[in-house]
Amino acid sequence: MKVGVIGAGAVGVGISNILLMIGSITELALLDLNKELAEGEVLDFSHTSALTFSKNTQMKAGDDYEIIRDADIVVITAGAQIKKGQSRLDLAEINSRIVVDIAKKIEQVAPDAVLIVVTNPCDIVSYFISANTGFSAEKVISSGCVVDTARLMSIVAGKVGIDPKNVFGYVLGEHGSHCFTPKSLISVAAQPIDYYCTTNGIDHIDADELLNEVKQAGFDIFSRKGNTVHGVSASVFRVIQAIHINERSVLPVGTLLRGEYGLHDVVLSLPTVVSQKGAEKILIHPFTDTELEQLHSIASQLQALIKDVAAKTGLQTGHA
Ligand SMILES: NC(=O)c1ccc[n+]([C@@H]2O[C@H](COP(=O)([O-])OP(=O)(O)OC[C@H]3O[C@@H](n4cnc5c(N)ncnc54)[C@H](O)[C@@H]3O)[C@@H](O)[C@H]2O)c1
Repeated sequence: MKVGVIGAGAVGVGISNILLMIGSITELALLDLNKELAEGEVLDFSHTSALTFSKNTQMKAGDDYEIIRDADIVVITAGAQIKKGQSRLDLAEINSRIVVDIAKKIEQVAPDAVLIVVTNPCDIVSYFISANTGFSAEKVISSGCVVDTARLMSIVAGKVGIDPKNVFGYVLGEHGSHCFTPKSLISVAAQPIDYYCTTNGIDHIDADELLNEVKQAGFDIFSRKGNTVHGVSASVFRVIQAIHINERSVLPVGTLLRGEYGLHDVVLSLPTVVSQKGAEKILIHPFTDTELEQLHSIASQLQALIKDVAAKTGLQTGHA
């Protein structure tokens, strides 16, 4: 398995680190506009190869797309971070242009790769990749709400005093602010959350407050250190493993909707089967009417943003 990582900044290096420390890939290629940065990171990583836990993954670095030739997976983390005074539309415009350009270059050397898009706003950027390149819908995966879901599981775990790995739930919709969490899906050790709280003498959890805490978690990290790295890196590693091992894991990644829940032409995170093929299938869940309304409202907001970005950038919209 060869993995390419585009962007040797904080997130690209965070993902590379996990891949090298606990992954089992054969080859890692780290590409950045700043060639020296990518080379320096790989040189630094190369000194882990003498240590017993290392798998001796072959490493390449540079600014030439040849290094990612025939990659099975390419993770895109390159692009700008949101700056003070910048609107969501500004960032969407800048990063959609950058990332579509990158995806076209990837297509030249690794047309069969599965792309995992981390650059924000990841769902909008993923949309423009699939509308402007030949990568099929299942091969363009936004890291979407995997990290938001991991935050939800840790927060609930903290409230009930149980291992986060025994907590289940989903954050769905768009990564960031336009998301929702169906309370009916939150459970602790397979027990519905309200039942668990009642039987264990714990106050019930309010789903709206919980979602606000999940959203706030990202801001709390960003306001202290100026970026978020570890949660998203672990989330992307989780998606890479699902593809690498052909796990058919159900993960809340973002993918292009093609009629699911009556929605088309928008990238949203929904429970999705992730396998060697990429985002193989979106599962259809019996959402309540209110949850379906939330999903449709989020889709409309994203479609409006897509229209604005397309008008400013000239990027194509629509899918065959
Ligand atoms: N989806 C998520 O959950 C999530 C979480 C954290 C960060 N992010 C996003 O990931 C992106 C990267 O974050 P970061 O903290 O690593 O930023 P960073 O500034 O540390 O790194 C970005 C890197 O991209 C490189 N780059 C820029 N344009 C490039 C291009 N055209 N080709 C190749 N390399 C290029 C830069 O040289 C830089 O090294 C941002 O858009 C950020 O918002 C997303």
